[in-house]
Amino acid sequence: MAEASRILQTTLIPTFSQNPSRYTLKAYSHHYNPPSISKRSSLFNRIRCSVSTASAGGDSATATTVPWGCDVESLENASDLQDWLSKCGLPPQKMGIQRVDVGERGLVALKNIRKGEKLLFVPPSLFITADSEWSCREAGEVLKQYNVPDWPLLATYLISEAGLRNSSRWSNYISALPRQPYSLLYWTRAELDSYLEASEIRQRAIERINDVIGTYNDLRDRIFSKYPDLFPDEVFNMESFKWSFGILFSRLVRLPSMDGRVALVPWADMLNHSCEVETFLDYDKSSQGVVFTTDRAYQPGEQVFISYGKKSNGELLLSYGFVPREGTNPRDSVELSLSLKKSDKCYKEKLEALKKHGLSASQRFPIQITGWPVELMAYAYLAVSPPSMKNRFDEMAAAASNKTTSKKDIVYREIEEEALQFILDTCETSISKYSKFLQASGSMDLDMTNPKLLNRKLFLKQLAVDLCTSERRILFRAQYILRRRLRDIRSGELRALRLFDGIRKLFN
Ligand SMILES: C[S@@+](CC[C@H](N)C(=O)[O-])C[C@H]1O[C@@H](n2cnc3c(N)ncnc32)[C@H](O)[C@@H]1O
Repeated sequence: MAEASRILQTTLIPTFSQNPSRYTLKAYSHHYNPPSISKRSSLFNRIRCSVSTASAGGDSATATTVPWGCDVESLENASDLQDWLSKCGLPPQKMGIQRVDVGERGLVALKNIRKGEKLLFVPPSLFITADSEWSCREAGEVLKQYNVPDWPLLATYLISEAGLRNSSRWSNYISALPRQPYSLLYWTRAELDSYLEASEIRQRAIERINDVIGTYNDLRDRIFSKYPDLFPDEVFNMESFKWSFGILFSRLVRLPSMDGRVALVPWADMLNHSCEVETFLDYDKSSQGVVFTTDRAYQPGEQVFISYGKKSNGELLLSYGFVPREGTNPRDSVELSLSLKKSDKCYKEKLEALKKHGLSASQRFPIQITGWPVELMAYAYLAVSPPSMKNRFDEMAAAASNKTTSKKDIVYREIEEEALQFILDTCETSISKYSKFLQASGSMDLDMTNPKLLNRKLFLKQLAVDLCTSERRILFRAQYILRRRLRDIRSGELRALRLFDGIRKLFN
């Protein structure tokens, strides 16, 4: 299982938790007020709902979906879920599952809810964790023998229980899960390439899809193939793993008060995300259940939200399959990829220094509307520094890494202008890619004749347009700041030059 554990511990990121950026932000503005949340257009919602009935897996309209779960907008199984949860110890709730404008199904206040109130109280007997009992006990024992890490273990557990249908104790929960979770895992390579070409999220999605495929292949080769009776191919296949990882990415909760344990928490996972809300799910030791504390009051009929963490629009699209409306996410960021120039005389030495600090010749940095990380500037210094600064390469590479504790806010006045120009050039190249996509998007896929496929394409394209618009907006802001800084440096230099010239003339 070495391969699966390496893959899954390094790449698959847990969801729902507060996830503060590991980068040190260099802020450049304090005047960003996100507008309030507003409803998506009804057309978009209609398209979105019908997408779950269309195909998703392959490039054609014939890809299969798993034979369990329900349509994402369906309330068909919601009341069975509620009844079953009550019987299993969920206390009476002030919220009920309903159709909603944001997120299709969600939890809606049935009574007045005060600000600062604790809600939910889902007991641990209703969590699915890596320690949950398997209905097929032998299958669970085999996975434990192989020390399968939490994520692939939970993914396999979910499939094992889903495959048992009504014989599983989780059948009511699984029947209410979406048959096709919204996630970039369900985008084909062609869709990622055409709609997300400008965004670095495309690469993140490809890496994630490859991780899931690699993990499934690894489990199949090492374990499933040796126990075909316990893990039949009809149930444990690529399609079911894509589904279970899609469910984990969009519903798994990290519980800080349980030492960061990850769990699927039925009922709590019916809550949708709002960028305006600060509150998140956690285990409450005093009431011994998963709760959240409201940070605002709700009236009957209002949808109740939590925060899935401080995530960018791209990260929300990657794991949850939605993009908040432009300008509503104060945590939004865009990744800018900086690269060493192959023609650099010191390419080898610079790469060595980067590798020493866990970085590579091409590195992605998050830029926010409020600033960029100091690590990005350090990387830019390294990229533009001349051979005469060889003895500083290590210091620059260390400062460019978010894994080291070395001094970050380094300044090399002699190459500051070049470094800023380098970032500006990269930023402008990126902006032009976004603009190209946004301009072309209007006329894309107009020749599509299959209505199901057309619906799907329209839906994905709209998500991509929303993402690209929000990412380009951040880049425009960075471009403005960079141009202004460069202008200041250049006019300062000009002034110093004139002064120097004047003094020289005086002496002459
Ligand atoms: C934890 S589940 C929440 C319950 C989900 N709505 C359901 O019906 O099963 C997360 C999923 O809800 C949807 N969702 C959550 N917050 C959303 C939002 N602000 N806008 C659009 N969809 C959202 C996305 O499809 C996401 O993958």
